Amino acid sequence: MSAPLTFDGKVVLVTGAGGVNDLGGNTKGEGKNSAAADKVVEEIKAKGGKAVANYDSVEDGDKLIQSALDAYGKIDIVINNAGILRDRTFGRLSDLDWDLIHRVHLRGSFKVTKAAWNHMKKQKFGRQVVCYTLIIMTCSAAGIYGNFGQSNYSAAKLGLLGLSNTLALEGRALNIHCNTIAPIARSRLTQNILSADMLETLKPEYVAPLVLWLCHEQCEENGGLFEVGAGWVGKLRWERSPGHVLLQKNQPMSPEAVRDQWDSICSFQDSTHPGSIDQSLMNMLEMLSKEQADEGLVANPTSSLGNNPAMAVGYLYEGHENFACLPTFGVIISQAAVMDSGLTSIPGLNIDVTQVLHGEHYLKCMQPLPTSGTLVSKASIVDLLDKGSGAIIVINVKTYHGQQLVCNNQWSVFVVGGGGFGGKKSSPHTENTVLPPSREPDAVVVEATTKEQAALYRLSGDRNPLHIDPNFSAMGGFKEPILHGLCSFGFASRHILKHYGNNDPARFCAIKVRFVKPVLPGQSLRTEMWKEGNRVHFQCKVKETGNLTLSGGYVDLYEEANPKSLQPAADLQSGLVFAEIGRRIAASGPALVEKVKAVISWEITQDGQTAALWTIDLKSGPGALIKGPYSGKADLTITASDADFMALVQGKVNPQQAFMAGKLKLKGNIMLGQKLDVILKDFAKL
Ligand SMILES: CCCCCCC[C@@H](O)CC(=O)SCCNC(=O)CCNC(=O)[C@H](O)C(C)(C)COP(=O)(O)OP(=O)(O)OC[C@H]1O[C@@H](n2cnc3c(N)ncnc32)[C@H](O)[C@@H]1OP(=O)(O)O
Repeated sequence: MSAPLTFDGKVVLVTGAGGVNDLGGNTKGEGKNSAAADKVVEEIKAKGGKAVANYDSVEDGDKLIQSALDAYGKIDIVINNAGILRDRTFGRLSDLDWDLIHRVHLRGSFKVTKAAWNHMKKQKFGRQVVCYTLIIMTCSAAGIYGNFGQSNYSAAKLGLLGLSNTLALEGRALNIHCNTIAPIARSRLTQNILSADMLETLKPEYVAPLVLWLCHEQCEENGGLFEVGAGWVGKLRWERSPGHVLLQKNQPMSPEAVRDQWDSICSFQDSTHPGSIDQSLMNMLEMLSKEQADEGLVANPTSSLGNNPAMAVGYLYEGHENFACLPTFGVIISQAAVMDSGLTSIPGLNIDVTQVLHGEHYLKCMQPLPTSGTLVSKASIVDLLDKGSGAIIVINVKTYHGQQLVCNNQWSVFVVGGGGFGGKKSSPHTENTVLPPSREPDAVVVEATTKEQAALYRLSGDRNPLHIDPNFSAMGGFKEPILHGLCSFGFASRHILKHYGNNDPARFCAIKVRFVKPVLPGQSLRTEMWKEGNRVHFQCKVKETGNLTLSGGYVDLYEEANPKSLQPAADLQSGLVFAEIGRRIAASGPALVEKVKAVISWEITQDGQTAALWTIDLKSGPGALIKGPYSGKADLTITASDADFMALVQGKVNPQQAFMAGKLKLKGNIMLGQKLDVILKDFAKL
């Protein structure tokens, strides 16, 4: 049998239920009697434990906690259990019935927990010994499912679950866990309600073991909800149907649409179990983006790269013909996968997210990052290193655009204080930093960051609170929020690309860097560069302090622009081809123009595969806005205003000039293939 769980030295406050804190009133909260609490204290002492009774109301939470502090100097565990009943059907429920229940259950738990919270926080900061501090909320099946005659009680109990869920999130980084149980147990509350037979099986002794486990320092559970009683324990979670996207293009959402899709909305086939607001939102966005992709709009809000001004190389305007992504944005694309990789649940490694820093990064781009589209990233944890002062988790992420591998990332996540577990110090799987040549740098660029820089990078998708929230960064030991690693790293790459790569993202092959010291918003970065063949070694210093902030860095450049890159010539060519289609349609006379008021598909092939599949939607009238691309395999965009498109179709505008003037935009990887002719012939037959 495994070792018994012990709670040596732990100070626990149990409210209510004839526990160590109990007013001793009746089930309606009337009267006051010290006997209930005293009896439990005697029982504990008789078994060799230590306990003191407290008779204050839970609404005086600070007094309760103070008595624990006076007696034992600390508080480790709070079990919010106090409760009363004032059952009435809703029509007969008085304000007093409502208020009393809420005051004892919800406000009481709030007051007690609030009084304990800062002590628990301090304990975490004050000691290096990991001391689990836990709060247990006692909810009720009535709160979860509702119960006849208990509207006041159900509302308060479910309120406790909401309180507990949020405390679980806020407490996670502080090592404060918060779980909720919905027990069915024999107690002073239930003895008048349940039959004698039922009561026989519902002993508090069958609930307490779950509470003990949830309170134990080995238990990692946080934010859980459990039903327990009669020797049975089960966990509850939310289940959500995939739902139905009702909003259709150009149509208002209507109640009739809700009625018509009711079965689909309520069907739990392929349901999900969102465990957090983020997951809930992600599932919903996934549904929406699937729907949009079906409609021909390629978008995925999580990896939509459209308007990220901070990422543009030299051009901040997404309408510019050379608008492109800074290659280092590839880091952000992979970040969500890193968060999902399970790194916070590596067995034996207790990760405090306030102590997580970007240690090193390697990024290789196989092709320039698309400026819009849906990208899929897959992460795997490849190694765990013990660096003494910290642990390093090495995570590889591959990012795909359709079938094509767009970039590889290797994250070295440095967990401050996570080392010393006797692990290995280095890994054969990591890309290593390289020291620069020992001569003076060949080139130096200095550029100031702004005070708002972190907010700007946050808008670019890196949403770590460490960079924006003073409370969070204080927990990490920083006087103020520090800049994203992506920021210093992004500045340096921009300097290198500008100086040695003609500002062309297609020249960017790979980058490796170590983050050695944080940078603060407003500080200036000095990038020192050494060119050796196609490799540019670099390091970065903070100008104001002279501190090295990025070390051992290098950027590898492609000799020529990456052959798979976007070529302005190809864009132009595709513009001409596109206009040619329009010209031929127009030349064929009004009958054809009329007929193609449906949807025209235009496919471009490359290496025998579909490189692009455009949809020109003329359904809503001549010259309707063209949407594109519609293909999982290529990222191509065509846009033109109604007027510009019609002008092109009618041959009134020189397509080359329209293209150069930005009135017609096409981007993509184009090689003209057989398919084009075939489709044009098909048109001719119409
Ligand atoms: C869950 C979420 C996942 C998401 C992750 C990231 C999300 C991002 O938003 C986070 C960020 O952007 S954070 C901002 C950028 N990063 C930084 O500012 C970190 C700066 N670096 C430091 O402070 C220290 O190097 C520090 C503190 C990292 C190390 O300093 P020390 O503890 O003093 O270490 P030191 O004594 O110098 O060396 C000990 C061993 O560790 C190796 N090492 C040091 N710095 C390293 C680093 N940055 N990366 C990798 N290894 C590093 C040393 O080489 C030494 O190992 P060895 O003995 O084997 O040589």
